[in-house]
Amino acid sequence: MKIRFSKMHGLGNDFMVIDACSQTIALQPEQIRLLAHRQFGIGFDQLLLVERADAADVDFRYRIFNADGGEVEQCGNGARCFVRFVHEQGLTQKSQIVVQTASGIIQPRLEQNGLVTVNMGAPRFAPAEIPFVSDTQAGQYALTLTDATVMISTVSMGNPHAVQVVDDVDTAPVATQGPQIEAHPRFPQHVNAGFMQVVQPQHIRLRVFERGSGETLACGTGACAAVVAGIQLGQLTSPVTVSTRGGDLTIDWAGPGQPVMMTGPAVTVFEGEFDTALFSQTSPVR
Ligand SMILES: N[C@@H](CCC[C@H](N)C(=O)O)C(=O)O
Repeated sequence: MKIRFSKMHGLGNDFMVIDACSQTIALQPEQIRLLAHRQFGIGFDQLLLVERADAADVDFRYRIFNADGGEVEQCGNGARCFVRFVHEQGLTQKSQIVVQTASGIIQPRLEQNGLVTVNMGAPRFAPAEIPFVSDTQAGQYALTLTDATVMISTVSMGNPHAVQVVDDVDTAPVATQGPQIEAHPRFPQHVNAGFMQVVQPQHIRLRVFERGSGETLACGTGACAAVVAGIQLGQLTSPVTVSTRGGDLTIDWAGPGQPVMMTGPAVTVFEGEFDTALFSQTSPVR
């Protein structure tokens, strides 16, 4: 059976996007890992499935799978690609859509200038909502790693984030600390590990070691979480330009209880199809 897909990216955080409204598809984690593989498959950071919603006031359901095959709650760069995809595939004419994710409703809007703005919902901080093991709620927590203790802010943007402030993202220990933070026992569902350099109150540089995908060129929810953490620490003022290795995002947040607004690009690279016969071949991908 042939499955049609689009290959897309938001600031280099790349996606395989599948219309599951008109195609029947059920992928196992090992099949997603094969498709995500950059040599044996198509290659992507996340797989996005576009499904019809059950509720009348919701346009679509949005499912997100990391490259390791695990399903997750939220993806900011993917949300921007989502709205462009449903337009390009003729699935809707609406410029603003209401989308159900595993962690609630988000509302992406295609702007006249081609950028996409997404209402990502309000951030949450209670340890149980991250989830993060702590008896008390605080602005920052000391997290013990094998060779260092780092100060992190924890933020849920629907998915979990641990953000630390660093002097210079270029020399930050993303490759060594990222995997340790991601799988730290105090994060029972693992976490996305952000490394934020404050350039000015309205400009940060950011790298994120993503849960289930490794370091990506950009992370939309990571950018939201970093700006929220920086504002809570009194180091940032909204709106904030977030410079990632893949380009810039604008993040706007008016404070606790308010939604985070994210604006940035979404790009289609190519459309293609793969044959599910690929899955019957013996694969070296684990
Ligand atoms: N790249 C995404 C986040 C994707 C999910 C994340 N890796 C997780 O496991 O929560 C973004 O742009 O937000």
